[in-house]
Amino acid sequence: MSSTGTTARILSGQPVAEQVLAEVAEGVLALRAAGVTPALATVLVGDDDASAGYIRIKQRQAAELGFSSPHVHLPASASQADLHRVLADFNADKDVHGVLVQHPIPGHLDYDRALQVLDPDKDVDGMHPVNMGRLALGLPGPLPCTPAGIEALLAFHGVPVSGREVVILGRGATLGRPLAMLLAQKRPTANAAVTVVHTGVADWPRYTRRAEILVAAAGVPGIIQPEHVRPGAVVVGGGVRYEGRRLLPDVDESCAEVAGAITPRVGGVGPTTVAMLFRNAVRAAQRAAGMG
Ligand SMILES: Nc1nc2c(c(=O)[nH]1)N[C@@H](CN(C=O)c1ccc(C(=O)N[C@@H](CCC(=O)O)C(=O)O)cc1)CN2
Repeated sequence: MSSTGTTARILSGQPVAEQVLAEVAEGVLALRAAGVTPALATVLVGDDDASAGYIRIKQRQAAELGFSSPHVHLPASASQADLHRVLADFNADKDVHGVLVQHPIPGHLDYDRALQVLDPDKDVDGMHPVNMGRLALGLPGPLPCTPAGIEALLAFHGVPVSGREVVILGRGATLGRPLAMLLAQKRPTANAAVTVVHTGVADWPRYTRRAEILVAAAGVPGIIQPEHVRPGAVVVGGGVRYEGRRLLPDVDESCAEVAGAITPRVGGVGPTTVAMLFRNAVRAAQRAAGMG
């Protein structure tokens, strides 16, 4: 039960993703009418089953939306130079508009260095340093997918963000840090008072307990328990760890007894992340075609 005596409202990501993908599909139609087939290239390194599965999901979605999706699968023994060569080839290919490297990649490879080889305008994950810089400065560019998905999810469900206290537990480059920049921007769906705290702060619950909107972004399974949540707060589970394809969320399901609204373990932030990937991809194709 929540503080109001009712079960927390469930903030599903599914309808958000459907809405975003419907807009993407319209964009694809317009591009195709202009003779452009948007292309989202994928790169997989190694034989991780879960990663191969996510690539298949993205390729299936790409086909449904009308994208082409060239794919390169490098062996686990590939060198950093091999990976850079693949990315340089995609950079040079004017028919490829977006590129993603599925992570994790094998431990001997450096994901961040590879990302720097990628043309920032083809970076559909929105993780290139140039795109992080654009985000920091409030300039247009591809946004990191999970943060963009969370902003869209809150807006879709009518959760007011402007002027409210958002606390993000976790400061990682894929979620905590970019989300803080995004939600602090001056826009009606953002404009929040944002605090980033991390698990290295001994009394981090002091921060999370005062959040009107709490975003778990720590990647520590079950770290958020009911006693860390302000009664009636909105709780967003963004941080996850994977065991194979099994998703281990940061937020314990019992938090629904305290929260006013909460994202579900399955069908919450995850589907919005994939939708935002395609939004970035269609926008990259539109920009390249002079239709952006
Ligand atoms: N280059 C990238 N690599 C990875 C990303 C990414 O965004 N870009 N994210 C994850 C994997 N991933 C997409 O690639 C991804 C994983 C899971 C989901 C999802 O929607 N999960 C379901 C839960 C499924 C379950 O537990 O039953 C959900 O949240 O509802 C979407 C995308 C790592 N690599």
